[in-house]
Amino acid sequence: MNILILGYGKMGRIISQIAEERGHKIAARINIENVSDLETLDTAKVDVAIEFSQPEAAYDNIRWCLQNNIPVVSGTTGWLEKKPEIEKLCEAQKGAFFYASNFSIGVNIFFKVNRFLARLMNDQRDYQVSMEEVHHTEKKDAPSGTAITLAEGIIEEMEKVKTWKLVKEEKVEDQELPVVAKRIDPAPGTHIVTYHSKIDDIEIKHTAHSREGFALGAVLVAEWIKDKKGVLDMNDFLTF
Ligand SMILES: NC(=O)C1=CN([C@@H]2O[C@H](COP(=O)(O)OP(=O)(O)OC[C@H]3O[C@@H](n4cnc5c(N)ncnc54)[C@H](OP(=O)(O)O)[C@@H]3O)[C@@H](O)[C@H]2O)C=CC1
Ligand SMILES: O=C(O)C1=N[C@H](C(=O)O)C[C@H](O)C1
Repeated sequence: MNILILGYGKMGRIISQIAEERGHKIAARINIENVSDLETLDTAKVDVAIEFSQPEAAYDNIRWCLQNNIPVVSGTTGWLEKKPEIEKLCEAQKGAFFYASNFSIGVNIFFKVNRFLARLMNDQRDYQVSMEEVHHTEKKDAPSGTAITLAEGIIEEMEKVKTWKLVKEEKVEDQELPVVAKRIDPAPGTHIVTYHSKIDDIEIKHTAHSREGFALGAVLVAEWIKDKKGVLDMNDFLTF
């Protein structure tokens, strides 16, 4: 496949490397300084784009792909208020758009464990739920997209939790799920969900040891999406 890399930073570099190891060609590697290269790119020769840029750039990058009939896989976080617009455009263009806040298989298993635990805890009124995420200091958004997905899972499963809130310390109103975001190098991504009571704590934790799992997941999805249409996510890709 010919893969267009939109955002050639920490993730873009590992994605390119893994894609080439798997026999793919990189059509172009686009960063802020060479974004004008897109104007002369032969879009007919691009099979799929993988977009890991930054919150302010994701919407325009994805829109450009859809307008040029290129299936696009995006993992950029911190721009999701505009996602409904992209979904509309994808349907109108009869294109393909895949989004995941986290492409690692381990985190997607963790998402399911998180929902299961939240369902069990729904009747346990003595426990307070809270979350902590830890990432490297270059991360631009907080809380992480993964933390937001985890929080949304908890909110859907627990009647008493109505919303999440980014906080410095884990003390908020009863109906709010407090999320603490720590920035410590070189953490690639750690997420901890805790249920605390006077008697005990229950904790689930996912720790990424590197960015490899995120990058490999994105390349596997790009291989899978090539001939697909519509708005897709990890629930379409994973069969567990
Ligand atoms: N879903 C997932 O599984 C994962 C998601 N992420 C997310 O992916 C995103 C990228 O992460 P990461 O690689 O660590 O970040 P980096 O900052 O290392 O890389 C982002 C790159 O995007 C480039 N960029 C900026 N503007 C544009 C533009 N208009 N078009 C194309 N590229 C542009 C930046 O260029 P320059 O430096 O010149 O500004 C930079 O090289 C983040 O939102 C992060 O949260 C990260 C890991 C996993
Ligand atoms: O910026 C990162 O590094 C990461 N971002 C994603 C997120 O915001 O959830 C995924 C992963 O945690 C790494």
